[in-house]
Amino acid sequence: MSEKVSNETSDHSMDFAVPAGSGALAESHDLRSILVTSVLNLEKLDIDLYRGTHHWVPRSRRLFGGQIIGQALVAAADSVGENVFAHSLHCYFVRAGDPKVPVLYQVERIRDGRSFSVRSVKAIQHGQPILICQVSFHRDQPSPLQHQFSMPSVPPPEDLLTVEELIQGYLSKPDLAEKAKQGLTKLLADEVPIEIKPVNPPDIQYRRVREPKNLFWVRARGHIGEGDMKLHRCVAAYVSDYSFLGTTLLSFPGQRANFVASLDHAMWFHNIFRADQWMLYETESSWAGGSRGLVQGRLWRRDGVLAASCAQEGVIRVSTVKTDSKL
Ligand SMILES: CC(C)(COP(=O)(O)OP(=O)(O)OC[C@H]1O[C@@H](n2cnc3c(N)ncnc32)[C@H](O)[C@@H]1OP(=O)(O)O)[C@@H](O)C(=O)NCCC(=O)NCCSC(=O)CC(=O)O
Repeated sequence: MSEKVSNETSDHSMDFAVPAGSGALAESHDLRSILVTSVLNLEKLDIDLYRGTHHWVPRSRRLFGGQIIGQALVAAADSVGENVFAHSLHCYFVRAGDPKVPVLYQVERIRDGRSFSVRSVKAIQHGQPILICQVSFHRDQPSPLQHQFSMPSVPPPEDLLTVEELIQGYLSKPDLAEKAKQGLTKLLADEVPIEIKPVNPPDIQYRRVREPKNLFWVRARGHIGEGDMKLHRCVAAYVSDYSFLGTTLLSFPGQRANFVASLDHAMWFHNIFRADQWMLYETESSWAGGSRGLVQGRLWRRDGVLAASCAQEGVIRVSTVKTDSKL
């Protein structure tokens, strides 16, 4: 998601992005996920040509990067066989997406090999590319050669509060500044189709310097089911861009991000998973400098299986904020 915030508090500056949706979305958990009924449900216009529309648009008024990647993956996946799954994708966001018009997705079939198939997808608005994305698909080939890191040990999602519950708690504090209250109220009204439970909720009042690492449970809002396991990768592509680049800012609580936008995004899918079930998203920023930041992420199934890995570089333009804190 991109943020261009001047006078209002950005979700990046809050140390965590907020998938609130206090209204209809929050109450519709047992309904089909809007991610599959709407966001990732592309209209097929012709062979290898699709049209996607928007659901939630960030306050930056640029299209959410995760939505564009998820839709591009849906378009690419439609051109390969049933038992062929995306194992990696590499994208560049080359222009801001315009929320006023739909996005066209043009798929180019680069190669179909015996084991691997490669597709190139161009997302187009106003006749120009906004995203270029390469996706590689692999036919399942079992192998005894296997290893993975271990999932970090964290409390289960049932023991943690949702972002909405955390915000309600912050809003009930009598000493909360009016500006912060307004910012949080706006965040609560957002209709992001993702649920999040932070493992270490930020202390929005004291804004302590933290390591640029984050852990949160995440899942699509609503039901997706096991009918189409490929769709879960598209949903994960959407989810993986949310609250990802913000990891870079955790070490700089005194900085207000004026302009944050992802430049690229890469994903590697390792194992089958359901994106409508809780997954642990472990994110860390290994480097920031020169108005850019680099983040890496791992999406874990709750049984400890590594589902996917991600990486992203983004542009981050900041101005220093004066705080009242003497800490
Ligand atoms: C990264 C780019 C802006 C680079 O393009 P250019 O090289 O032409 O741009 P540029 O360096 O001149 O910067 C132009 C934009 O930066 C703003 N800008 C320039 N200097 C600034 C400053 N000091 N402080 C704040 N903003 C500044 C301008 O207003 C303008 O915004 P403006 O362009 O608004 O007028 C572009 O390629 C692009 O927009 N790519 C798409 C990025 C994107 O939408 N990613 C997906 C969403 S992000 C996401 O989903 C993840 C997330 O946010 O976590």
